[in-house]
Amino acid sequence: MTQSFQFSLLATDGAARRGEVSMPRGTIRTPAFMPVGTAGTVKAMYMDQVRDLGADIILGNTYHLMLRPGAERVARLGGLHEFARWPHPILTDSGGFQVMSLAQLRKLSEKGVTFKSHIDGVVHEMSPERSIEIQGLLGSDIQMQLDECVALPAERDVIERSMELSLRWADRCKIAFGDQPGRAMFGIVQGGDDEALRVRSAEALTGLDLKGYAVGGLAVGEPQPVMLAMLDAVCPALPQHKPRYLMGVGTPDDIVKSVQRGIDMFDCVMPTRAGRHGLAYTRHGKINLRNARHAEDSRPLDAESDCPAARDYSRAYLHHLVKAGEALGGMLLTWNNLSYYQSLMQGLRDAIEAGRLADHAAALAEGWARGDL
Ligand SMILES: O=c1[nH]cnc2cc3nc(NCCN4CCOCC4)[nH]c3cc12
Repeated sequence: MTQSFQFSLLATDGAARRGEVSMPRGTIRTPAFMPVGTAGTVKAMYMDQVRDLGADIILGNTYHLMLRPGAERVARLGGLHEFARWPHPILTDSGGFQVMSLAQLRKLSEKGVTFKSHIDGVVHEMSPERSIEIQGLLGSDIQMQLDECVALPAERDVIERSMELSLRWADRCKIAFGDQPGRAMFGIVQGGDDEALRVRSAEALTGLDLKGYAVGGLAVGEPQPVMLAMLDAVCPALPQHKPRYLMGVGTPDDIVKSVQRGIDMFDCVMPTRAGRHGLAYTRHGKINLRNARHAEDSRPLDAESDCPAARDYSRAYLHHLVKAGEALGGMLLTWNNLSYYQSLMQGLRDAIEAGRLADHAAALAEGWARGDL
């Protein structure tokens, strides 16, 4: 068990990387998908199930946890790992993105962000320093800098000023983070859809010599080719021997294409949120169990899956649960979806090790396109 934070590059296939992040609480096999555990729970799942599916790390949302139950309270109760009974690594985002997408009456300045809680209307001020303090109180293993995710489309000078603010905040977060052995603080590359600004952001953050680098400001509605073009610009500008984390991504297709461009870590609410809304991710593509065509289909989602939710329940039963609004519907589909996402990641890790990622990606896309026979 290591007391430090180490990223090892084990294999490459083109720009894709197979690696490992070793931390005191465990090792993260990359490429990795991080299930989103917003308020200290991966919705509709037991933590043991999340672990059994192969997740090495989960994500916690600073914004939600600081508002309820409160960072100091979580610290008094032993920290988020103890509180939520997840002893493995946890990455927390900084809260800035949720403030701008969830909070009421928010104001952003050089100092930080001020906002009213969407829960009880209480006004909160979050500076880069306070965000890092909160993430430390939660006991987070990988802490994210406070940043600004500029909404696209935007004028170049707006994107540039926003990117430069995030760089100044990265510096303040690095100072606030200090020296926390075994933990890491990641910077976040911004720059909107402008390749030159993206490269400037990546190079400036590299100069801070951080433990890892996230790519933010994407998966905010831009077309996939725009997102991929930004990765083509950013990844070569980031250090080879540090992990790269693409925030908020994505669909299975997004993940495969981003791994091929050099991304190591992902998080997305898609598999869990979609599961609660009746949508199943499978190797034959997406299946919407709300659709009446499943009402008498006795087949399981995937008879060859080793996940009971995919293998042991008929689509007719899942359709019934979803239509009836039964809790078990969301539970089974979330279980299926996270199982599919983790098996997708395992397949990518194996393919990179074997040097056959291009063929594996083509086979995956063919399965999704063939659809559900
Ligand atoms: O720049 C960012 N900084 C800090 N956190 C982020 C989180 C982010 N999450 C997304 N996209 C999430 C897209 N989801 C896809 C599924 O449906 C809900 C939205 N983009 C993101 C950008 C940032």
